[in-house]
Amino acid sequence: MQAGSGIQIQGLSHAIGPRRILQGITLRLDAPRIGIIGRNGSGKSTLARLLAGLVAPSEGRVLIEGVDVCKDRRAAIATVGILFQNPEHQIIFPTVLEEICFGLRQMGRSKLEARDAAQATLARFGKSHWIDATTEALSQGQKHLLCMMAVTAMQPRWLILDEPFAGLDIPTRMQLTRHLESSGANILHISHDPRDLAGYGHVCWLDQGQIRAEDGPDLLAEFEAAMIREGAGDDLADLAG
Ligand SMILES: Nc1ncnc2c1ncn2[C@@H]1O[C@H](COP(=O)(O)OP(=O)(O)OP(=O)(O)O)[C@@H](O)[C@H]1O
Repeated sequence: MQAGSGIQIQGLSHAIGPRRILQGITLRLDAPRIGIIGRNGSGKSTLARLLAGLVAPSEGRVLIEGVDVCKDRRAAIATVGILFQNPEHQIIFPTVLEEICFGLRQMGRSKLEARDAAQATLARFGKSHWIDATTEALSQGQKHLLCMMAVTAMQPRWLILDEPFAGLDIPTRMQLTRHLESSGANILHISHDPRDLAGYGHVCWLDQGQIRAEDGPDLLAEFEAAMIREGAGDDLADLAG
């Protein structure tokens, strides 16, 4: 891996108040498909937000393609995009066009350039007729697609997926996955479900805010077996200490 390429996570720790959520994570990741697997409450969403630079870490830093995603926001939004589990957390504008234009404007594009890029994106997804649709009227699957269009319009090198397909039906998942595959971005996919990460080139296991294992060939099977063992007991995942 070349210096400055891929994702470098250096001594990353994060606390919210007295609560330690992530601790001492150091990883160098540079594969087109990277999976982070972990059970509920292990810190996955917190890690996703730190990787996208949306939250400043308590300690350490994240460099993506050499960009410190927390410190250099203008470069970060052109380098990394994020898709959340719940599209309602992402969509802020009343119309599809405004929603897609927002990130492009943040990148410094003029109004006209942003509109052209939004139209091109809608056309690429076969959704030109959505341009003036109100976001409120979209179904859950359609809202996910809008988020994907808004993020891919910015052509980021990396996409962080925080379980964006949870709760979607099989055809919608398949269609959205195909769109992602053809976006040209490298993907870092965070999930509790090993099936989401089947075939991924590099997998890390996040456990109670720390990396428990990385990249073993049978890591997903190992994780699943451990989850079945834990599920046989009565302890639910508890709040972080
Ligand atoms: N704002 C917050 N204040 C206090 N604790 C928080 C906050 N956000 C997250 N936590 C705690 O941090 C831990 C990790 O949360 P996080 O949402 O990152 O986990 P997760 O792996 O994404 O969980 P899930 O799979 O259930 O969505 C949990 O114990 C949670 O209670």
